[in-house]
Amino acid sequence: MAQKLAILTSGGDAPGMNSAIRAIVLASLNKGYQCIGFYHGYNGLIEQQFTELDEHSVNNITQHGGTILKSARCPAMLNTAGISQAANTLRKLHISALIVIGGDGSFHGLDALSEHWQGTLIGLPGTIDNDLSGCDHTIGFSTAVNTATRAIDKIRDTANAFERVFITEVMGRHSGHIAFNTGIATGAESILSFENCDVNKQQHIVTQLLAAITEQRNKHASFVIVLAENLWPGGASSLQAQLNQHTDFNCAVCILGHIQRGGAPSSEDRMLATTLGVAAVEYIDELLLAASSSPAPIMIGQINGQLTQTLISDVLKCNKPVASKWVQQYQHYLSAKSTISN
Ligand SMILES: Nc1ncnc2c1ncn2[C@@H]1O[C@H](COP(=O)(O)OP(=O)(O)OP(=O)(O)O)[C@@H](O)[C@H]1O
Ligand SMILES: O=P(O)(O)OC[C@H]1O[C@](O)(CO)[C@@H](O)[C@@H]1O
Repeated sequence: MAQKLAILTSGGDAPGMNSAIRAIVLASLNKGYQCIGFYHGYNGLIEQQFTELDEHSVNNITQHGGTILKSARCPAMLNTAGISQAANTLRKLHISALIVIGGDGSFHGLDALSEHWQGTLIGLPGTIDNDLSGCDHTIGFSTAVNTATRAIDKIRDTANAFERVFITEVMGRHSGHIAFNTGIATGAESILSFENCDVNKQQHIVTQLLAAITEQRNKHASFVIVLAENLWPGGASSLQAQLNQHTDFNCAVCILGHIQRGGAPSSEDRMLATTLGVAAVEYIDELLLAASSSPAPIMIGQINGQLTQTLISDVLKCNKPVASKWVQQYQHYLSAKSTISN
């Protein structure tokens, strides 16, 4: 009987997840394995919602955002009963290996599962936030940055036409990878993110922003602020109110939100996801051929173009900071003058 591999996509969906699914399925079938996909993240594992995946299932999916397996948050995985039910499904279906594509929360799920199930567990980094150590980029990050960059470029046209101030809020949960990459790529006058902003000094930051904005307006220029979500107390509208309170300029807010998670994946995301998907199957194949017992769960990633294997427990020990070179370059050379120090 053919060995069975299983896949699920968990947490926020990320463009490129479909490319990973396609690569895993094609590589598995090529190696003579059967491939099963669980729906709705860990929910499908707990509730036994799955489908067999073959060549036809993964035809024409690599160019689409979202995930054909659907994704979801699954609170049931946060307690032992849920985890043990998930493990029971894997045993009942005689699965040899499970590949989970998701972010750090999903990897916590893998870690928890490893205490209840002896099979092979692999994580592929899939989140727009890029907040996982052990890899340069997560699947979905490149597309999200491209989407936010294009959106802010458009906002800039209107901002220029009206010599107006815009606060553009980008996603990233609690990390500033999207904020710094889009802020620098769009030439934003100000980037407000976790890495360069102490919101306990709100008033100070507002004062600096007002000075920088006034300078730009005297030059009849626009002013774009890229704000990381979850940073400013009260959010973008609160910052807007604080800025509008002191001046006559009409500061606008644009929350980019979930458009950053959707759309056709960039070629970078498709290539990364495909590379990691194939590598996951090759890793499983080696283990099964050697008939060795399953090691602790690992994440397969890519650093400087080289494949990496990192214990999930190590991935979870530290978040990946935004490269200090970006934070420094922005602070010293790229920001509007009066927002340089905080
Ligand atoms: N501590 C944990 N133990 C077991 N399972 C967990 C744990 N934390 C999260 N999970 C599982 O992983 C799922 C996804 O986690 P989360 O919502 O944090 O998204 P994520 O994987 O970090 O992705 P993204 O970064 O895109 O939001 C949760 O809904 C839950 O099922
Ligand atoms: O779609 P939801 O569940 O509101 O989650 C939003 C969060 O998910 C992400 O899009 C991916 O982790 C974050 O950037 C954001 O904070």
